[in-house]
Amino acid sequence: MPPSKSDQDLVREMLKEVLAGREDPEGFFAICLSVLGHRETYSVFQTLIKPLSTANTSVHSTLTLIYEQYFSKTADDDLELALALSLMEMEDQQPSTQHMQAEVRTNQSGPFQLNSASRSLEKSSIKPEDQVGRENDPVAKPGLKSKESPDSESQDIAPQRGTHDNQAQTKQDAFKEPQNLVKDQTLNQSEEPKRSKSRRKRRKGAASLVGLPGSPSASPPVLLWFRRDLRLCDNPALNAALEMDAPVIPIFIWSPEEEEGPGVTVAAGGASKYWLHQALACICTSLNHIGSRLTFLKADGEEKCSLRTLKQLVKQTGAKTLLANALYEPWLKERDDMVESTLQKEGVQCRIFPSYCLRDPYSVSTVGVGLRGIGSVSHFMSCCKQNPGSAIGVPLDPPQSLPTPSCWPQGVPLEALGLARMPRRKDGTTIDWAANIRKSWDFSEDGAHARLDNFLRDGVYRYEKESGRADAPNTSSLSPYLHFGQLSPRWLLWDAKGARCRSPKFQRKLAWRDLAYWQLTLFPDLPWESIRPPYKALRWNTDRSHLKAWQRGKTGYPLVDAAMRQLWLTGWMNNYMRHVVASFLIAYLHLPWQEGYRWFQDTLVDADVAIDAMMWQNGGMCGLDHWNFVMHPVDAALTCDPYGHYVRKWCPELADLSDELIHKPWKCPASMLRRAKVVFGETFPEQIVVDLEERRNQSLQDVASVRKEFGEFVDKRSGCDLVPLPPRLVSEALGLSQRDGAVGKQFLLPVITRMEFKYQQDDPDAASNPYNAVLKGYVSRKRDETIAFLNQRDFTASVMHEGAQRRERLERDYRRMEGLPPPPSTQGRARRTPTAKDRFSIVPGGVVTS
Ligand SMILES: Cc1cc2nc3c(=O)[nH]c(=O)nc-3n(C[C@H](O)[C@H](O)[C@H](O)COP(=O)(O)OP(=O)(O)OC[C@H]3O[C@@H](n4cnc5c(N)ncnc54)[C@H](O)[C@@H]3O)c2cc1C
Repeated sequence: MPPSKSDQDLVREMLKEVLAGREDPEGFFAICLSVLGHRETYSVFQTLIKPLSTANTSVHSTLTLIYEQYFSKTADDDLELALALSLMEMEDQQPSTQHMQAEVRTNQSGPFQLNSASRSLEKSSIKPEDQVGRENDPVAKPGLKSKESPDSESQDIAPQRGTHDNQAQTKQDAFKEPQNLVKDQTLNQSEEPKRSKSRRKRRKGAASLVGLPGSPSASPPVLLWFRRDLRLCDNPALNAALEMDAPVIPIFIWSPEEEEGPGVTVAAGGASKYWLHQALACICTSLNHIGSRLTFLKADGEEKCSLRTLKQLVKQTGAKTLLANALYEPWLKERDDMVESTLQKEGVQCRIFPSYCLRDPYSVSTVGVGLRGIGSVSHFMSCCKQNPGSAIGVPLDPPQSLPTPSCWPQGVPLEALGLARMPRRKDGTTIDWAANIRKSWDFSEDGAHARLDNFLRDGVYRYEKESGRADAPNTSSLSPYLHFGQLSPRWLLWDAKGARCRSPKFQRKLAWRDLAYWQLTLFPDLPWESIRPPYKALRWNTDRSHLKAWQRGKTGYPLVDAAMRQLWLTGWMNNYMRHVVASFLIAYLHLPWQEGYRWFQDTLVDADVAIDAMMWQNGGMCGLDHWNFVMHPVDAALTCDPYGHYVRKWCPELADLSDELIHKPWKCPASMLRRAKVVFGETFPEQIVVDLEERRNQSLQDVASVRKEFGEFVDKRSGCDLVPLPPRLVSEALGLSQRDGAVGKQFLLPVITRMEFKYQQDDPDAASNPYNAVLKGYVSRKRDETIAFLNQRDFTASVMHEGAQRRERLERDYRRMEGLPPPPSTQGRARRTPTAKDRFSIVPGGVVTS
């Protein structure tokens, strides 16, 4: 939208202030960004300052310089990201309908290929301008036995499937529903508009793609196989089906054994299956609205495989084409390859479209980048940048109708898939463990779009600095929708890049997602086997009661307990809290990461084998990019819950403790505990481990001893852990083709290793270790807090102001070093610094960092 006249007038007024010397150029530019917005400033700023080119050349050139510096940086950042993710064709503006349709047609030659015209057009846009309790099946399989800060992105041995249902009763008793749960801002569906604007907007254009409802065509039908792509918007397989000009039969096959793969992956945990059930019901309704229907099938019988079900379906319907969107778990890819080759032999054409990730993980290569830093998101992005894959194209419109077959195949009712089956008590009543999950989410595709719109309107402004806050909805909460494909990453990236406030950190998260899938394709046993060999032998705690306490939110550490209860009740917690509870499980309880992984897989609504496994491996010290930090269960609160709101919400029994002590109730004087009615062991659990220091030291020593025992996996020179390279990477590194594969030898690669581990190796006496990975909590600067919570419009202005201050500081330091006189003081700074009384600066203990 072009800037309004009044906004432009305001800017002109401010320009006079600059000329009068009452406002400095930096401040003025910041105000422009704030008033006009990013894109508009880019397009009109130079016109606005044009009169100065004659009236005051020096101010004009200063402003031009500021403008150029600001936008060239943004352009570079954008370009880097775009290149890395192969997004050369992204455009700020919604492309015209014709353009998009041309796009879809050109996609015929291969998924997502763009014609050259659209490529050049769009290139210009880069310019600135139980779960294991929740699971129903109580039968367990035989037991098997990082870099950026979490904010940035940086056993009991036997697996315990079936615990959710089995424990449902006790869990329900364990967690009293906090009174204000339903009002949870983050998760309350009722506050969201029923249909997102952006989706409606895009819906307009799709007319010429529309098939005729109920008009049986003579062509054989097309089978459209829905999997984790439960959406109408931007669904390449669905669009390709429309292009076939034949009746379309949408199907969904439930085949739990195939999903699970060869190890203990808990691919479909209780909460996840529950979400799937709801999402299937929603997509079914959406298909009904466009005159079609979804046929549910169960892969059972003797072979229990999708291939058999598909073969029967082909026979029954006479279909000659099968279309689907790709899945990347190695065992599912293998299944799909098998389906493709078998059906093809039987005369059925199969086409699989990439859309689950921005980048097909099987196409990512390290050529030209090398292996140094592998596992980190920066390394991954360099690989994508160096070896760009095919362009991902623009999001596709949803169809308005689908051609139907003359007769439908016979399926089973959705309920028969058993995805949302609830356990029963002895008296026959149902234990509805999902009641709170239902209250917390809108499971539909529209719900996904509404949440995205809300986030881009609001949370994204705080994301860059405040995504760690547990007490405020500062992240998108889109993970379950992304996981089940109710929202495509391409659509998300498109909207995020088009939003008024672009958050590079947010956009990078999609690269993290792709990184996880790449890792899973390289290490198919990622979900159950430690990547760093020595850590497989770590001595873990076998105290099952500790695991139970962690799972139930009864560790006696309020922050950990609040997060684990939120997880149980809503199926979700934010990234920062996932780091807190993971660190607690591993570094302080000494429980194996696999236990955490499996619990998450069973209780998270966004449980994702690739992401979950990568993150737990990193947290469990054995991943490629193991965390170089440990979150402290009390200190972390300073960052994520400084006033105790989050703990009060999920642990209401502590609600009356003071802000200063709510995260460490054991430090409360007896009188305060009495007043707040807190009785340890009765109303709130005792701490299950008390001496955190001692637990950490023990953990360090355990690591040192396995690194010593398996010295062949430690690089003598650098002290880094060594990881056996997967064959695909070896072939790439040696320039061999996959087929050559003639590498019989094992290659070991040094990977980033925590300093405290390296030091401990040389000097096993933990007491003298100068490195300590435990993160101290931090409080965002007053500025960040204020802009984030009080005045979003001033965000950019404040950032600019901050930038100007930094430059001044550098200039001062430089002059001091050079023995030059201090620079003349600038007058008229943008007056946007918050006052000292700003309530967001007050934190427990009165600490304010600056
Ligand atoms: C121990 C642990 C386990 C995790 N398990 C899962 C899991 O099973 N499923 C899952 O989706 N995420 C997982 N994450 C990553 C992250 O915590 C969630 O994606 C995020 O909290 C979801 O909330 P959001 O949608 O508001 O995220 P936002 O911050 O708004 O991010 C947007 C999207 O980016 C992706 N993303 C964000 N962070 C990461 C990350 N670190 N790695 C990969 N992709 C990321 C997600 O798809 C997310 O929806 C895990 C993190 C940790 C520390």
